[in-house]
Amino acid sequence: MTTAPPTHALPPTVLGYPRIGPDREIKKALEAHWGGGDVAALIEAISSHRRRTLDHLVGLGLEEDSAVPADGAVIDQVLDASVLLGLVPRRFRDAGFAAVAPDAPEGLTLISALARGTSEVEPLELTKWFDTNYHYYVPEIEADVAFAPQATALADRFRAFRALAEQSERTVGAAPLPRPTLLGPVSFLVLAKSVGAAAETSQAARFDRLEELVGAYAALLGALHEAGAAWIQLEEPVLSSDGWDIPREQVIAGISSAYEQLGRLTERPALFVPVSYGTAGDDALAALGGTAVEAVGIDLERGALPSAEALRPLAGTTLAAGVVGGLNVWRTDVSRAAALLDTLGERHQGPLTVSSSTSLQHVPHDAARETQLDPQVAGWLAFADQKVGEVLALAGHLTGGADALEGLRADDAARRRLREQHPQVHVESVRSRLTAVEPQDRRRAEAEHRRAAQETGLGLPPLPTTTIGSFPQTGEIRRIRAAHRRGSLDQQGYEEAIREQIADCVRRQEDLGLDVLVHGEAERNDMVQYFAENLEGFITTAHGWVQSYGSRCLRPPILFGDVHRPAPITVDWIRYAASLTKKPVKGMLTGPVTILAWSFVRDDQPLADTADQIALALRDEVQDLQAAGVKIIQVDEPALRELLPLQVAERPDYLRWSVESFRLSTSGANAATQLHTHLCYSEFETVIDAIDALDADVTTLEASRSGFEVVSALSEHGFSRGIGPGVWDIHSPRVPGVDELIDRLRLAAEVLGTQRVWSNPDCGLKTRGWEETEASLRHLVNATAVVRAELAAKVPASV
Ligand SMILES: Nc1nc2c(c(=O)[nH]1)N[C@@H](CNc1ccc(C(=O)N[C@@H](CCC(=O)N[C@@H](CCC(=O)N[C@@H](CCC(=O)O)C(=O)O)C(=O)O)C(=O)O)cc1)CN2
Ligand code: MET
Ligand SMILES: [Zn+2]
Repeated sequence: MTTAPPTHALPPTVLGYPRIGPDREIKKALEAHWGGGDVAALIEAISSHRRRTLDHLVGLGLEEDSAVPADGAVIDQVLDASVLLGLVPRRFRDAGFAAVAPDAPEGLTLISALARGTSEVEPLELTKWFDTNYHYYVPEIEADVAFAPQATALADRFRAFRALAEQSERTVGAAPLPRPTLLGPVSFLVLAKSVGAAAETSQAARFDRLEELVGAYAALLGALHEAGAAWIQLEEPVLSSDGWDIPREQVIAGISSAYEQLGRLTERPALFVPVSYGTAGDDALAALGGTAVEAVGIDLERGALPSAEALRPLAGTTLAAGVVGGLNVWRTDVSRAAALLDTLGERHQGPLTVSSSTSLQHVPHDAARETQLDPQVAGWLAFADQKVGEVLALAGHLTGGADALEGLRADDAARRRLREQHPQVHVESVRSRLTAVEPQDRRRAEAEHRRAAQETGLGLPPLPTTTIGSFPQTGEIRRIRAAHRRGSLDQQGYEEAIREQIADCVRRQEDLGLDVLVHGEAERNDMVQYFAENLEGFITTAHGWVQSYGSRCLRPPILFGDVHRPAPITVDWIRYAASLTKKPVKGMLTGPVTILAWSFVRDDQPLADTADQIALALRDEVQDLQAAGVKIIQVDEPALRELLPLQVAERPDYLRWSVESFRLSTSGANAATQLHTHLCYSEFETVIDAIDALDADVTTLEASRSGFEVVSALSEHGFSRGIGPGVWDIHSPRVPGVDELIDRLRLAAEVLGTQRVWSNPDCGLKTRGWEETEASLRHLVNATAVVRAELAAKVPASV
């Protein structure tokens, strides 16, 4: 086997760094550009963000050549790979777009169009990235669209990074070489989808394009070599899971052939292939070991430690041990990590280095900025910057022998003891309440009995119209919240201002003629952060922004202790909304699984127990709402599908505890209280049994983006509960026509039964403006009236 020998070893490193900027500079620059600002300002922001990142990471100690990852993606690493590979879908080509350099002005125009669509062209689909709250843009593989690798552009990008590194104040003498990062060819294809005629024959046929794609990667590697890159990181995260539509054996064979081909190139950088988001699998290690790949990375946060036998094929290859977790915000247990490194040192016959388990894009920048936190809890945290320090400290353990970590170990152990003893980490009343939970606490009355009780109590028309909860989060609402946060609006002034917003929202819904109203969620910055702020056991951050998709960011709460509810949270707002109308107003809560999924969660007890603690807090809220006279309560679980384990074998256990936890939160409701749930962002087909097992009276789901397929899937399943398949996609500003809504409602009523179907959009309206919201809802109400009249004409009135 001919190998291009690496010019130097792979130093300790992190796989990636947050790309949105410590003060969301890139988010703001993107939104300014999308709002009509000059592209030059965006290019300047990107460049200064890159300079700052290089400088900062070198300053944190990543001083060696190839230690700093150079992630060139402005919005998303998958979209970046698409553009570098010149993969521009047919519909964009027809609209005048062509393959261009991603970092040039035309490249940023192309990236924006692919991510956001244009007036003529629909954007790329957004999908969840593994089991995180990050979303990537799905590449589209079409039979008649070839790859057009932007090799010069990638080389230019590398040179630009290098030049920025050389300008750094931190570097004395030669600046360290950055290490370009790119999604690998096998993962690129697995995460992509076929569209057009090819998709109708077989989705899996896209994998036939691997050899051609590897040719495109070869061109990129050649150009990087010429530009002087010593290493390239080619990520293959799909190797950690088996739930893909491409069979595992085929994926593994693809790895062998792709990296054999790339390894054979003589003019190339050394290849570093990390496998994140779980165990790489012995088959994957063997396949990579059979090629000339110079370094392989394994995830020891989520993944298991490989055996000596599994490591044998990697003899001579550098192993990057991902002992510093990229998916959590806790300080690394250095004793445990050092022990893992020791074991690997015994088992692996080759160089060993240290890395993060994943890119650090999923955690905030810097825990030191959180100065408002309980100092003890703050001392348990490690965000991206702290994790870089941990990687370097653990690398010191490899080179410096047994005492290198001594001081750190003692400090770490002391913090861990304090954590175990912290009064909010173990709250006896929460624990004993959970121990006392009986199976019947997770059961409601028979569904048929409930249906009858609710019919009498609510008296709703067929195809009741409703919305999913949130209404437009206007600039005014955000200003009210910001003023309250800053203290320039006192509590009373704040409550009055939010009440006005609620009153306005209720009035508009009455004018539209909707049947079941909501309060509009004006008091919520986010459906998870809001509850975290009102429950014990969580902290929330001031600067802990993490990218969710595109320019959109979130500040995930940190669940560190036993969860309980010090006081009712939503009851006063809902009671106020209900006082303004004779129509029923839905209570609106976020479910336990979603609060868990969209927070950083403690790692010292099973997730199922943490979920149940949240469920008990929500159970109290459900019962308080009910006592306040609220007859319909919605408990959202949009993330139920997201936490579904990537390994098929682990799914049944997850589905059992997640469903049970939801039921613990809802089963305090009486038969006459109608319980709704809402799910979105999902392929539901794999979890229909679980949705049924939630035992909600009514389920609203996202259906319009998947072409309403879920409606037939539900019907085949024999789903017999209330169901609101969302009839329009709220993720786009487009106002749906009355006719298309009529078609969808007719179809739903026909396939699922008139008695069961609800009429609603497919998610909350918080990202929309009022104008399009009112126009769309007016169409919904009109379309519903038409279909109701048709149904009434068909069915003779019963006597
Ligand atoms: N937790 C969660 N996960 C989820 C979703 C979700 O809704 N919640 N939906 C999916 C993802 N979709 C998303 C949809 C929208 C946004 C979004 O709009 N995010 C906002 C921020 C939301 C927020 O927390 N807003 C706060 C803070 C706003 C802010 O930026 N404040 C300024 C200061 C403003 C001032 O003082 O004037 C600041 O902090 O710098 C508020 O409104 O109160 C954004 O990026 O712009 C994010 C994800 C899946 N995962
Ligand atoms: C991401 S699901 C959103 C549900 C929430 N009730 C809303 O309407 O915004
Ligand atoms: Zn939703």
